[in-house]
Amino acid sequence: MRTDQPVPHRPEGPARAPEIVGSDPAGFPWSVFHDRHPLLFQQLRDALPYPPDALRRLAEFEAEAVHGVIGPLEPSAHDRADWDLWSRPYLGLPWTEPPFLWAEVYFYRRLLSATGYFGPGPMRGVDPFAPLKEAELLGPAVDQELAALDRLAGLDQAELSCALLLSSLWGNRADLSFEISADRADGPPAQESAPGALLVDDRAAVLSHLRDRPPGRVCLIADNAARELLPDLVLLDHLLGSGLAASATLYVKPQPCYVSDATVADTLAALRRLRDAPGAAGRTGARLWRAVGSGRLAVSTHAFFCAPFPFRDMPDDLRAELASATLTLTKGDLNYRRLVEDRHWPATTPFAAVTAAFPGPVAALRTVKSDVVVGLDPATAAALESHPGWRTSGTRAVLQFRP
Ligand SMILES: O=P(O)(O)OC[C@H]1O[C@](O)(CO)[C@@H](O)[C@@H]1O
Repeated sequence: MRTDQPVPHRPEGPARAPEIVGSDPAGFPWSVFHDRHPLLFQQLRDALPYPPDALRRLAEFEAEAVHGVIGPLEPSAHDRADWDLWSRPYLGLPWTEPPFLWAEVYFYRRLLSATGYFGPGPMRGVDPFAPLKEAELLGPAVDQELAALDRLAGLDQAELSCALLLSSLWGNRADLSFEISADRADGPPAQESAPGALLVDDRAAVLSHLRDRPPGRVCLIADNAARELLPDLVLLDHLLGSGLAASATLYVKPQPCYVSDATVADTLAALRRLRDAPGAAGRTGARLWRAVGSGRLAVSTHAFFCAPFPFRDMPDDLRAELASATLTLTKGDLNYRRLVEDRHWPATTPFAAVTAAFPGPVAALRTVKSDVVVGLDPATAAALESHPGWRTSGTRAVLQFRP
């Protein structure tokens, strides 16, 4: 990982809106640090039997993260040099003072240290979120969702492409961190078919972009494991099988973070779940298994995916990989925040302008769970103003494309 990422970021692109920070007690980031995180610590202690030193570290870090000020990584941390540089402006501040994106990423990095994930003890390499992700992957809701694939048999290729893009998009609602304290102030969860729930729908443009050129490599920057990753994998299988993509790369996180974010281990578990399912899901799983074996589907990761920066600051090796793709799909809220930068943009700011620094054509599939949104038409943006809480309730989504 480069350690020379500039903080603050390079002054390119459209005039910058202010970064989202957590210091407003009425704001969403504040509630993440003060309401959601205490529940998360409890959930972790309930999920695994931690030894005394890990319990002590978790308690100390909980006190720091909820009521204290930002401290450094432990001196022995393998990535201490990176984080020393990245955290220099923020050490000693309350957790809600730095940019929200930075603070959340660092929170999850520190949490891993507290559980002993990088330590010499028995919890080394143990994903603290694994019990939550596994329960979801093995649960009955997934059986039903996989069985639903049998009902897609009657669709033609175009209909199937549209349906699978949508199911990958709404799969992003299955987010375990979000479930901890989902804010339902904006009413009950919207159904996928609810009129107006999809605020921007660029599916047709995404598909004609793929159809209008020779099949190339499609990249998918994954978000959550289990119930989100399964429809992502099904979508990749479809793109490969329909000739819309010659090959695909699935990017996942190099280490556990954001509760349910997919790692390589989660990807392998999802592939096994698919392969072992009956019917169309099992056939999909078998094809994907072979695609991994033949190299048509690569599962990849990069340290940058757990670094506290927007995509415009990605290192050159990752930039070159994505630049050679026909299309990159970014999944979820966090990747959206990294794609458009976590700023108080007016909601009508053009998506193309704020994603101009991303290498190559890009489409964002995201349910809206945090403050930043761009690319809305003025009428949609105006109508939403009468729905307080729409930005964080997870009931709206965007599917946005920039060629
Ligand atoms: O899993 P997703 O879609 O990236 O959502 C993660 C979101 O959850 C939060 O961590 C808390 O809601 C957001 O800050 C973050 O963007």
